[in-house]
Amino acid sequence: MEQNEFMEAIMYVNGVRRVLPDGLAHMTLLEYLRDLGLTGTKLGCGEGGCGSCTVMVSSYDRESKTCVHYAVNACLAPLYSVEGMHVISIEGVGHRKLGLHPLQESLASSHGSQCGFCTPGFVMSMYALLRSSKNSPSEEEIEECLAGNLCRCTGYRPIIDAFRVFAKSDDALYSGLSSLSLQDGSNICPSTGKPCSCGSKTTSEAATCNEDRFQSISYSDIDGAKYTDKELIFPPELLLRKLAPLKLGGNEGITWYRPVSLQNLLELKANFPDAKLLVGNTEVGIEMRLKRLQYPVLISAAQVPELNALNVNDNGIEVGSALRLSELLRLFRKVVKERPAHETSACKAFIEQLKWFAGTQIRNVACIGGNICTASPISDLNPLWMASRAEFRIINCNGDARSIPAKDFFLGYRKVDMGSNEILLSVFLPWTRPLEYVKEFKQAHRRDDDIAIVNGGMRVFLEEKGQQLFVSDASIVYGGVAPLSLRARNTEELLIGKNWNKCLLQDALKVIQSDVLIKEGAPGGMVEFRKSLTLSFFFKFFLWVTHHVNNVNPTIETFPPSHMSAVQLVPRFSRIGKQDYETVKQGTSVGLPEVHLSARMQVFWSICWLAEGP
Ligand SMILES: NC(=O)C1=CN([C@@H]2O[C@H](COP(=O)(O)OP(=O)(O)OC[C@H]3O[C@@H](n4cnc5c(N)ncnc54)[C@H](O)[C@@H]3O)[C@@H](O)[C@H]2O)C=CC1
Ligand SMILES: O=c1[nH]c(=O)c2nc[nH]c2[nH]1
Repeated sequence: MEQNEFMEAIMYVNGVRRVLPDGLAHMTLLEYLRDLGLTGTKLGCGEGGCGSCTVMVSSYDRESKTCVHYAVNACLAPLYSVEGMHVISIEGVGHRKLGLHPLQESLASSHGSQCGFCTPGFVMSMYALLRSSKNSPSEEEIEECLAGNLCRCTGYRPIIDAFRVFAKSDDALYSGLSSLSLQDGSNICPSTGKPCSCGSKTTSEAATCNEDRFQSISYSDIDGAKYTDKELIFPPELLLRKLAPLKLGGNEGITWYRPVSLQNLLELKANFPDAKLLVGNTEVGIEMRLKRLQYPVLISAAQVPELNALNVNDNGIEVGSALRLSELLRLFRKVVKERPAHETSACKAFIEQLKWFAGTQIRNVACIGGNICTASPISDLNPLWMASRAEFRIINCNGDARSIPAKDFFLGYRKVDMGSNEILLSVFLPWTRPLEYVKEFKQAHRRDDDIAIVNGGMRVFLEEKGQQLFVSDASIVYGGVAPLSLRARNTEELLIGKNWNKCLLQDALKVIQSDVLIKEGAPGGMVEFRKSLTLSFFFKFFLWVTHHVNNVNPTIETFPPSHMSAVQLVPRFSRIGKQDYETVKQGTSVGLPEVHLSARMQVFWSICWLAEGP
């Protein structure tokens, strides 16, 4: 790249054009905003886990020719990663003098803030959801968009109540029945966990088998249905601007490169073999800031079109390695609707796993390749890539490409089969075949935004011989049990060629115990618990497959209905709560649910905590 190809770096912050000077490659977006005096965006955990630094980024998607809006964690976003984009922080959403945004008004009047530290982050996550939704979001989408925001004093109930007024009213979430419906027509009651015959499809019908559900209440007078956005527009200059490569410096000799084609990227990689490639920076950012690792040359591959390519064909899906996890989720949801059901068993497993992967802000920036190449032993996705026969396509600096099965890619603790002159180009996921089933597993301390204690991906391909089903191929992979995502090879071997029946289940459970060894004192602790999870995951898998094949082959031996709660998906239950109390007016506001005086400031104002610094 010639020096004169580099152009002036700019961004917009709350509608104001800002030139990004050279020399800030070490800086995060959060630091930059706070230096501008926009201190409503908070530094909480600094590792993308709490959401108090949430801002909305708007960028122009040249492929679809649309503006896209999404929430990000400013604490991990390198400043230069938002070059050419519009960043809206809490100060750009509403204003005390000009008026609060309906979201802010609703949050304040619903008692949705107490100390106010996390409040701007909650508003921004919800704001990004509203701006990116064509219609009113569902209640499930609201819950999902807030999964990456932690509140430690107010409590989630009033926050959700405040935002629920913006949801469309008949949300399938509360019944969750699309996912809870078993294929034989019976249902697992979302309340009791036992089979029931209510067959309800809507929220109100679900309430008939779940007496404990309450009508949602909100203290605010906001009618979210009337919300129409009259917000800061996407700056026209950014629509017209050409995407160009960047080279910018920073403290301690850091250089930031932004190539905009695969060829640029491979040239840079050839010139700087030790350069650190990054996309979402959700791993590299933590390494540099919290672990103090130094990477003098950073190459941001986020905007390389070849690494963002999508190709859906008759064999499967090929996705570029820089594709964001939220995009991957959208793609899987789309193909599940469009393709024959038997082809998308793996896609459905990924959808379920991604639903519980980190928070929305992380999924909006973290990419497929970042998760694969980090090769974390608790990666939620790598066991699934391995189990579902995915292939990784690697390319070297000369442009020579090779493919490797995902199951052979991981070599050890954060070690993969890729040289320093290579990068991950794309991932190919084949469609599943009739009688081929893939399932995901994850157990964590909390469901939302948490790393797994143990996770897994399992696949079985069955073959009908007369009345019986035999295992033609199988993959059993666990995460969180070894320094790398681990194939239970002996269990796989045991399964292949065998008749799929309850004896096989018992035999496999025995082999897993010697196949997956977690020694006393192994990192992560909880050895007995983790061992039992490996068995219970397989047990669930066996039940789940049996339940599915029973629809195809009713002669197959089944399990009693009491076991069937183990095969249902875990829906995202809403935080519905109700508080009953008698208000006794005592001549003053004592006893009345008054909105506290700081509330309207906390929802927009750049309050600065003494402990925060500037
Ligand atoms: N901070 C958090 O709360 C969470 C972080 N994560 C992490 O986020 C990561 C997801 O991706 P990003 O943020 O985009 O990662 P990143 O930009 O931080 O890069 C992570 C690693 O992947 C490598 N890499 C990325 N793309 C590559 C490619 N195409 N070829 C070769 N190497 C490549 C990078 O060099 C780096 O070593 C996962 O690794 C996961 O561990 C996941 C969930 C939560
Ligand atoms: O695959 C992953 N899933 C997670 O939830 C996570 N958190 C940190 N790193 C992670 N990797």
